[in-house]
Amino acid sequence: MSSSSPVFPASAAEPGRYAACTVHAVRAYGTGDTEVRALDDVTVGFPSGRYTAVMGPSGSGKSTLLHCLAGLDTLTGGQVLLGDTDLGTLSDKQLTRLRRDRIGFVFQAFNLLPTLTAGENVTLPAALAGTTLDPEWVERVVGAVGLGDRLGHRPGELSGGQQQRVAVARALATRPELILADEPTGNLDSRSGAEVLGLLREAVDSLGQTVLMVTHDPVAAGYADTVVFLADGRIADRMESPTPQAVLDRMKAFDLPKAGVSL
Ligand SMILES: Nc1ncnc2c1ncn2[C@@H]1O[C@H](COP(=O)(O)OP(=O)(O)OP(=O)(O)O)[C@@H](O)[C@H]1O
Repeated sequence: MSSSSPVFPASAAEPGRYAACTVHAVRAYGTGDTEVRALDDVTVGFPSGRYTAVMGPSGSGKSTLLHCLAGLDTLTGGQVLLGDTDLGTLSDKQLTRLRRDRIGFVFQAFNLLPTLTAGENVTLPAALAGTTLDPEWVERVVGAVGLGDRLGHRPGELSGGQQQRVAVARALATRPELILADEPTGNLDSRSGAEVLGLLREAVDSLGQTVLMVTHDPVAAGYADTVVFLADGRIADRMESPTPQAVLDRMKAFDLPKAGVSL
């Protein structure tokens, strides 16, 4: 079911092998008795051109890991590398540029701009980066997430699920090398969710992009090449070629109510 080693052999000495990796990453919140180690010595690599799901009980550090990989949160110790770029060496301005040019985000808060239409929200990152979008790809992305007839609407005129689809289309439109997704199907019905997951799969298979997705859903994790399990801020396990049933069985070893898995 799972490999013998719970930790990837990630190392700063292996540039290029991983789209992103952490090396002995620690993220502590608070001090003294109230200190919480959201990440507690996490060394993990996310190979280029692969789809990895991150799972684990609530509070295990999944979102913190994603935020630190994106440079949206800062480590207390250790390193985060994107390709061979050590995020700890970058200025705020350089971090902003790296996020804009190399990462696509699909987070729970959709972060859409309310005054722009759905279509404008999708193309905004490219406009900001000064890059030209491939119209065929954008059309495919927009069609695949089922937004075709909603492009002229503003986010406030869209349902939560529709807003999430805009966020997914926005993340894919520029074909960034790394897509970070936090519960990308959380607000979608199962059919739309399957479309979004299939689209992320296609981004990996057809375009060689790297997807890293936090999810509580074993079915969603079944789309990934690898599942990494976090528990108490540490890498607890990993699984290659996951099936929803195998993932569910593994999750049963964790605290089910906290893991948000309903049986
Ligand atoms: N800004 C913060 N200040 C203090 N503690 C925090 C902060 N952010 C996260 N934590 C704590 O760090 C731990 C990990 O949180 P995190 O949100 O990464 O978990 P998660 O696995 O994503 O949880 P969930 O599945 O519920 O979203 C938790 O104990 C949380 O309370």
